[in-house]
Amino acid sequence: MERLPIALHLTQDLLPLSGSGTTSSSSSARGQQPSKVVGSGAGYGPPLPAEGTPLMQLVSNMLYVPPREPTPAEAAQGGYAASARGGKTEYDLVAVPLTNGNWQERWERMCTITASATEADLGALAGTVPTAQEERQRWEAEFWRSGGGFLRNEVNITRSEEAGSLVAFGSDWLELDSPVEGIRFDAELALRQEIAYASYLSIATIILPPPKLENREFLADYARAINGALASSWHINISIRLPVAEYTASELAARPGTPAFHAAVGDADRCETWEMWNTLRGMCNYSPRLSLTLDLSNPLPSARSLGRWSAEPLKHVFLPCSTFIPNAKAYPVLSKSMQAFLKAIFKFRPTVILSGTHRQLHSSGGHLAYAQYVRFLYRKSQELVPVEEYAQGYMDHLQQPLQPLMDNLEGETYEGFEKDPIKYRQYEEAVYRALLDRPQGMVTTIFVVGAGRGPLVAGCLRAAERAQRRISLTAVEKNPSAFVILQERSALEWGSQVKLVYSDMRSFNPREKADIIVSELLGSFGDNELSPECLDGVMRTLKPDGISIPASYTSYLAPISTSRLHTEVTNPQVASAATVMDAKPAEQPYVVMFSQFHTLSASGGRMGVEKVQECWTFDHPRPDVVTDEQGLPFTNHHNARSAHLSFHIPRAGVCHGFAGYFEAVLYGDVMLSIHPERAAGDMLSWFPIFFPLADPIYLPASSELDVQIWRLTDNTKKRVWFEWSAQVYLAITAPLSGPNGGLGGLASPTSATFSTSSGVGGGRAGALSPVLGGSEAAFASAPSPMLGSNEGGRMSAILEEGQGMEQGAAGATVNRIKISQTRLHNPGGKTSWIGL
Ligand SMILES: C[S@@+](CC[C@H](N)C(=O)[O-])C[C@H]1O[C@@H](n2cnc3c(N)ncnc32)[C@H](O)[C@@H]1O
Repeated sequence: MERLPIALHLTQDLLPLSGSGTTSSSSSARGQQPSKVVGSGAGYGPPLPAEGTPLMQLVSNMLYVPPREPTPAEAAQGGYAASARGGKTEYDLVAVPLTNGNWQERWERMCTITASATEADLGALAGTVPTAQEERQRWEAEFWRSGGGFLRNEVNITRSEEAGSLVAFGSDWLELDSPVEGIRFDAELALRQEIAYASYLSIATIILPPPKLENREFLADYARAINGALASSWHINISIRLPVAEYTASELAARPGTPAFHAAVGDADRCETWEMWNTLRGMCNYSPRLSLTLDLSNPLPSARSLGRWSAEPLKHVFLPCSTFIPNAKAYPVLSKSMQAFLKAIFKFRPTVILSGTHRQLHSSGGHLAYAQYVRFLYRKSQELVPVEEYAQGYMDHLQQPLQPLMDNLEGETYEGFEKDPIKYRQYEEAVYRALLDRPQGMVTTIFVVGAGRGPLVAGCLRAAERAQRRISLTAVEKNPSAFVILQERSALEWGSQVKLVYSDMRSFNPREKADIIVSELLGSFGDNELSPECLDGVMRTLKPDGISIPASYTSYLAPISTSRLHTEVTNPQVASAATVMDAKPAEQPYVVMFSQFHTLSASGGRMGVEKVQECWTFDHPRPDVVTDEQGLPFTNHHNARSAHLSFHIPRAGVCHGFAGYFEAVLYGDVMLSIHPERAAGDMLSWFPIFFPLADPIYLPASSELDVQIWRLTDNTKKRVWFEWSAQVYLAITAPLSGPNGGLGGLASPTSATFSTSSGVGGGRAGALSPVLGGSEAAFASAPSPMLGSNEGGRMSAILEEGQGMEQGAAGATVNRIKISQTRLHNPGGKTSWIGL
């Protein structure tokens, strides 16, 4: 089990003053004496005190316990107790502010006066003569803006030797979203200075304060500054410290429009903090170097609302000791909901930053009790079921789907399949039940097609034994290497019980036809490894009343949020200042064990739809296929499919793509399933499939997401591929008759285009065209990136004619307003296809 990183937060009052303890300090903080310097002969860099700088000593004291002399009792036992040997404490890192009050004081002196002059102020200033002090301040500020840096006593860290075990907090007073333009620009300069200094010190991550709710109109300014800061360094990671708690009603009231949105769509789980984060990371183009520090200072919101954070790039958790409650013995523990939340996010191994441990808020356990308790929770969260253990190394790892028809699989891949505890048991059960349904005394001919290294062959032999039926068994395989293993098993285990045929099943020509054809050619989406095409080619070898195991398989889809995988498929990875690696293509499906993701759909909604929806089914055998004289299909058009799905989206989120699953009926009620709501959970052979969206799409609360997916085929190129697209709608229920003739006051019920001129997040009802009234106006107040934003210039929304317009229950009409759509992904199989 990997150790969970825990950092100890040290506030300014616990830190030595910077520069104290080095050679030139005449008097240093807390009365430390100037230190002895290791200078001569130790290189030409700045001299380092023999015992390290005061900050190094402090950090070392926090992270390591020095060895001590054994007590007489320990010595008598003839050795050191473990505790006497020293070693690591509960902490792995120390989190400190990068700058101190001296810098804040100087910046405020320079900038809050000189930067705050608005045009009106300037008018008022026009006639006044600045004092000498004001002149000095302006000059000082301008000098700083021209490229000035920190003074030595303004920073807490001065040497890269100190930075190794540190997480740095950027200045928490920087207002990148200040309503005052000059302050915003000067705060951005200060941020760049902090980033440059942290980069110079080789600090890996800097944690920055969040945007403010009351300054939400300037969120875009904040986001632009962060994007610029990311671009200014090629390696530093920026983490935004966001409160996970939701805002109170009075805090929300500071933002016009939000309560109306609540009323209109009943989004009780709306999360303003997440909305801000979503705008920010979108404007930073999903930079892989931008992450989240979740601040758990306040009470947690509902579990449903918290779910959305599990799809985000969570790097740190800020956990103050005030969040802990005392248990019966006065030891610090966490509430049940906090425990559940932490256990859920521990799988991402965030660094937990504990703050205030020295404040003695709890009377038992001492200052280490908090870290010990967090470690205890982490250990409990790591008790994994076998499938989780198996999947550990694959979490959120995008893999190309296998192409067992076009490529020959490797031994390791077969070994992976063969570890599955469920699949072979289910196949054996299906064959067993099918044999029981055969008349006793008759020999049943079974072909195992695509036999691999033979596990299904062995399963058929066991099933026949159990069912007390005689079988004639043939194994067909086209992979020459796997065929060697089949020969070996035949020689060592099966003898004459099994006939081996080295052939593509589509050209296999047995003398006798089969009663049962057994195959496992299934992909994560069911048909995506071309099971339908392969089985089409071998069904001519099945007797007219013969059966196929599997009998059918069905594909399923659900919209998901997964910023981590989106980042991976859209952002080139920067390996160094000079090396940029390509991003993975966004328009192809991947096989992936999802970890940091969130399913956006829910069952219910206006149409009572499913959370995970069915796309299509393939049945075998299929008597209606037109075949040539060899019994092979003329074309592959009967294997083309399309699905039009409509999902209910209860809470706002961003869709990054679709998770695909399958279910197969092997025989009767013997099934295989990776459907997230129905799977047994311990099948290892298939991870879900991911159909990414090249551009994420925002889904407001109570919206409807229509998804189209096609399985297409082209006879000349001998390929199969998938294409996919989606549209987002708001469904509005309007009374049939109203003050403006119904439909919420729309002049014409057929179509409406409305535009907005409000700023990002402005979201004010009044900013929309006056043709809207009633409930449409309520939507106009929705603070969504699509509504109430000028991010994309003019935003238009089309009220659909006819389609989607329905009679609601109480004589109301339901209209659907389309608010966005994706492009068509992978048209013509241009990025990805499967070879026949
Ligand atoms: C997913 S593996 C399953 C292997 C084995 N039956 C198992 O369950 O472990 C599919 C196997 O089918 C074989 N295969 C795929 N297409 C085939 C074809 N057209 N003819 C013969 N074998 C095929 C592959 O080489 C591979 O060994």
